[in-house]
Amino acid sequence: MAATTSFSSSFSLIPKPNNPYTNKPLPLLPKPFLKPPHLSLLPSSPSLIHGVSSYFSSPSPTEDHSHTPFDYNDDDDEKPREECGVVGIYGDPEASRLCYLALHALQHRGQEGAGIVTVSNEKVLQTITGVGLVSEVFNESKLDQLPGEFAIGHVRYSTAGASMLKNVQPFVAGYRFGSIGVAHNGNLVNYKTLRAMLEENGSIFNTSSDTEVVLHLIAISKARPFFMRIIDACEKLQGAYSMVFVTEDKLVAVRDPYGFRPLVMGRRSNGAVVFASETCALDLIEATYEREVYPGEVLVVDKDGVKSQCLMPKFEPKQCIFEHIYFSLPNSIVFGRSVYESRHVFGEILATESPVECDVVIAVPDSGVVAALGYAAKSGVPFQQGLIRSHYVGRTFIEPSQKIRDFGVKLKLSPVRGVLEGKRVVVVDDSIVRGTTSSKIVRLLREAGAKEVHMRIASPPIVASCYYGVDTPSSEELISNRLRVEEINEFIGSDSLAFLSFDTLKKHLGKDSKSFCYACFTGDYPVKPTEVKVKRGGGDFIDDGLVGSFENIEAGWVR
Ligand SMILES: O=P(O)(O)OC[C@H]1O[C@H](OP(=O)(O)OP(=O)(O)O)[C@H](O)[C@@H]1O
Ligand SMILES: NC(=O)CC[C@H](N)C(=O)O
Ligand code: SF4
Ligand SMILES: [Mg+2]
Repeated sequence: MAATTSFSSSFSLIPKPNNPYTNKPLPLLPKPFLKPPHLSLLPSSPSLIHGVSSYFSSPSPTEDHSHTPFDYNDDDDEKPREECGVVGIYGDPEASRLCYLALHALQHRGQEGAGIVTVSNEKVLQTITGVGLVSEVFNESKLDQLPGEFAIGHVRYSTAGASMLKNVQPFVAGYRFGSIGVAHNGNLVNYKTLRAMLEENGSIFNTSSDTEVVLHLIAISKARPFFMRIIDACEKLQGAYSMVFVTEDKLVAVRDPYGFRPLVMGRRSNGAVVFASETCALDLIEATYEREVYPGEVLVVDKDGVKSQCLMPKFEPKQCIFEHIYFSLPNSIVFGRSVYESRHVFGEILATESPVECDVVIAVPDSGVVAALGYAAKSGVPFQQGLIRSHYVGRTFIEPSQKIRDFGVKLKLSPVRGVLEGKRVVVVDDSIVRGTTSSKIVRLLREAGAKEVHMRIASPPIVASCYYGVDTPSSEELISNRLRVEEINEFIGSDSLAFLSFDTLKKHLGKDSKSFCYACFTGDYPVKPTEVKVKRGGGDFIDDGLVGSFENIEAGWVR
């Protein structure tokens, strides 16, 4: 594979105002009043509520928790998963509806469950959560039950804790000074240790999600004022967290010091402040993108405006490169960069590094499309739609077993014979995980008459599992961890196969390359995962069995 010496750099950097790495530092908090936490001095556990509920600070949950004994279960369910999306809105009378729309824009980040928490004018936190898509969980009348000028929302793709209603976020809890709601994108690598410590001291958990430990840590913190409790809690967390919190009078956004997962801030023309995982959510609700929430930053929004604080004095950004390769939508600006432009350049690099004689360039839609356009533009070979995607079938990632995933590829992608017959085809996809999709696609393309099939993958080989909010399969299941490129080529049945080279990817990122995480390509983890990765966490006692319609949830969870 020839080293790339030239590829057009249409790539642009979006200016980052007040960049904390290069610009003036965010104010550091004085900490004289911050007492160390004493896990032994636990107040009663905060209590979580799901379904449709109003939350006042005093009551405890009434659900029947007669369940099998708590048990940590390290059993991998072999289901690779993705991400989550979060949104927070302050200062708009339509807060819940805007949240709902923003969650639609973020639906690609998680399809297992969705929820919104609003704060009513009477300072009551009200929440609706449900299993399924945003459109399945919410309707007009449900949104009517969520009045108020500030709100947070979440779409879930589980990384810790099973896919079930009790783990659907946002979580709402009461502690002795009030109520708090949280929505989290990321994964805490030390949550089992934290949970064990908290349980040792009497905490009772309502979910099996890693996110719940954050609420318990806030409840036991002795820090003042309130946002210092959040900082105090975050200092104990290891791993990835882009979170939004809501209290009776505040919206808070936090990003971990590595900034693994994205989080941006925008503003609507009426002054409402909006936080979201991706800018595509800002665009939909007509909020103007202002900047990222910086790695290690805490932003507190209340009637006095927006205050920025620093979680930790040292920033070591390690932002997920996979957001640019696959997860985020191409119309989003993520980590200050256009996702579309990243993918286009990755395709251009592939065409330069791994050219091949061909008649047509096609994409594996949707996530491979922009890289394929880049490949076609650079190689001068026409791009055509050789595979048509059905938009009525979910992502292959969310299907429950290898057998169904295989079938899903056929359900989702149909070849266009007229484009492929007798042609030498380059097919561009964003990544190979297990190799299931690629082998099916090669077969489909040959069956549709393609003379040659050359796979080009717009990312380096994935050799290690992610611990920071993307539930990729275990390393043993990753085909690039087991086979060399030539062997994978043979396995998937293509005429040639090439991946984006890791060195060129880094070279392309230039001076920013240090601030990205590449652990799934290198196994070099910025935060060492010390705990065994669990897909079913402690406390997965009873599956509530509620899937799909909101009506089910209402029946089961209205209080
Ligand atoms: O090697 P595999 O284990 O088959 O996984 C790799 C595939 O998974 C992703 O697509 P997916 O079909 O999940 O979703 P998408 O339609 O959003 O691209 C990715 O874009 C690859 O196409
Ligand atoms: N993908 C995510 O960001 C998941 C958030 C959280 N760890 C959960 O499992 O609910
Ligand atoms: S390990 Fe990979 S997917 Fe996970 S945060 Fe790092 S780059 Fe992203
Ligand atoms: Mg795909």
